[in-house]
Amino acid sequence: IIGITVSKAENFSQWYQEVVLKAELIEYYTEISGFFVMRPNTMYIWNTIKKWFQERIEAMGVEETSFPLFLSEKSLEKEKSHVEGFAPELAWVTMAGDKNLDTRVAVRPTSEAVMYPYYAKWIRSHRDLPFRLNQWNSVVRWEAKQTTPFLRAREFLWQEGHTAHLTEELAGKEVLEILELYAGVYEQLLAVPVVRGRKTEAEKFAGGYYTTTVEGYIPSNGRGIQGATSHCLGQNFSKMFEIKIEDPNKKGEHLYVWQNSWGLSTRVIGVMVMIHGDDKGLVLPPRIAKIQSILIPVGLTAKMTAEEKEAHLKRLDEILSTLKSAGVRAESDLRDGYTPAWKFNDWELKGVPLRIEFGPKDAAKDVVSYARRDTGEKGTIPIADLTTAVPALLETIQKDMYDRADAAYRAHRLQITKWEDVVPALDAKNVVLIPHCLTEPCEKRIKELTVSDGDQGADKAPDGQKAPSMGMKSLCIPFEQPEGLVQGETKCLNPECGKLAEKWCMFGRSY
Ligand SMILES: O=C1CCCN[C@@H]1CCCn1cnc2cc(F)c(Cl)cc2c1=O
Ligand SMILES: [Mg+2]
Repeated sequence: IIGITVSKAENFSQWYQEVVLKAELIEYYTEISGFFVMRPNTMYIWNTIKKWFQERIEAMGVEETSFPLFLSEKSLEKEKSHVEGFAPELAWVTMAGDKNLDTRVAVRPTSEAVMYPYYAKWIRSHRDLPFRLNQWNSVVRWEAKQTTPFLRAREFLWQEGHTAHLTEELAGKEVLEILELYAGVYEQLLAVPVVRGRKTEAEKFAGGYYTTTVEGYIPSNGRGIQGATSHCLGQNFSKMFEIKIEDPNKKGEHLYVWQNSWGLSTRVIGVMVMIHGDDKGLVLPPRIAKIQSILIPVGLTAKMTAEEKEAHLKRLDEILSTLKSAGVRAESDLRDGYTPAWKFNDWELKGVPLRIEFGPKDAAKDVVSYARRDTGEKGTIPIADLTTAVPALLETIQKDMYDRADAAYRAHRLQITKWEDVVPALDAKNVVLIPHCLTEPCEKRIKELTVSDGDQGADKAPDGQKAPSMGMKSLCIPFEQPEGLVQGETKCLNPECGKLAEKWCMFGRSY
């Protein structure tokens, strides 16, 4: 096994490709570009996220469903208004065997058009509300841009929730409940901090009413990244698909239902890799690590007799059982023919949060030696304390990983009140908070005004795009608004705009 051959700071995109490959998360599907194989190490993380999220939406009353993979041109017609922008991404099936289909069918890129004709059929009375279904599946979007594992693929796993409510308020309440669960996936499982906010009109889902989002930050290139979205669709789709009920308060009148849709995908794994990984490879937050602690025998030299070696390995096995019975996902690496050093590198590459070494010297003192993957810190733990000390140490690692990422995000989220400070801030790998008018034309202009030849060196982002000399986009209007913006007085920061600022808006170069 050779480790990572480039440094994260020098060549972020190649570093990322090597990590996802050599940590055995991904395999490139070389038959067709833009597709990737997700291996057991990935599926463990995804299934941990799925269990966590599924348990919580079930508690909210969301039920599971599974709709067909294909959608018809006819049902797509119904949402034509916003679909045209997406049309180039649609994958079509036109033949079965050597026969043409009468009408071509599209592989779902998302399932509104598949599901909502049946919502219209099933939802007739206010007693049917709230109506809440979620499906775990994969969708296909034939991306034109350069693809990259987890972050931009032509097929990805996600969940898509689709709900219907009696009022805007009830829909709005759920939008935020789900957004908070998305933040929980990031902050509690992946140790990744996110900013919660609303998308601007320019960046929201065009078919919806408003979009709320959790926005991540990638220190290596200073770019923002959309982590997951929870949309209120308003009555836009219920009017397109005739999803209506008898108005409980006005006899004979009809009421279009208020809908939400919300999605989180395997992109979350790519965000975790980019934020926590280092030059030795993957660094896994313990809560989502398939192996939380790897036990490696050391010091088994030829000097030891066979009996001594056997007795030593027996003790090691007892330590393993002790850890497992304490709920730690522990394994031992007893592979012959590999040195301890080789094994250390291998498990560091795979991101195992805690290494435990056990040699004759440790045995003599009834301790084990440990090494943390995130900080490299080493120490010893009395064998008698393992059942409390190791779980506690894993929780400390989880918290420290989050705190370090949170400090980095806070330090690079700059509040800016002078326009000339914006581009230098972006070139110094920051995202910015600026007073903004929230209008679309202004945003478009800001993107043009903030293109720079930023001296980011030759670095390329993981999606292989040019070094971040792109202009900045709005990332979200943070729910948490800083002080200092006086309604009716503070101006939009874009010098060419002249309008009044409505809110502090977070902008940045982004994925
Ligand atoms: O983001 C979510 C959460 C989960 C359910 N869906 C919404 C909106 C999805 C937007 N979107 C995103 N991508 C799309 C690509 C397409 F080819 C077509 Cl035809 C439509 C869309 C499209 O509507
Ligand atoms: Mg897209």
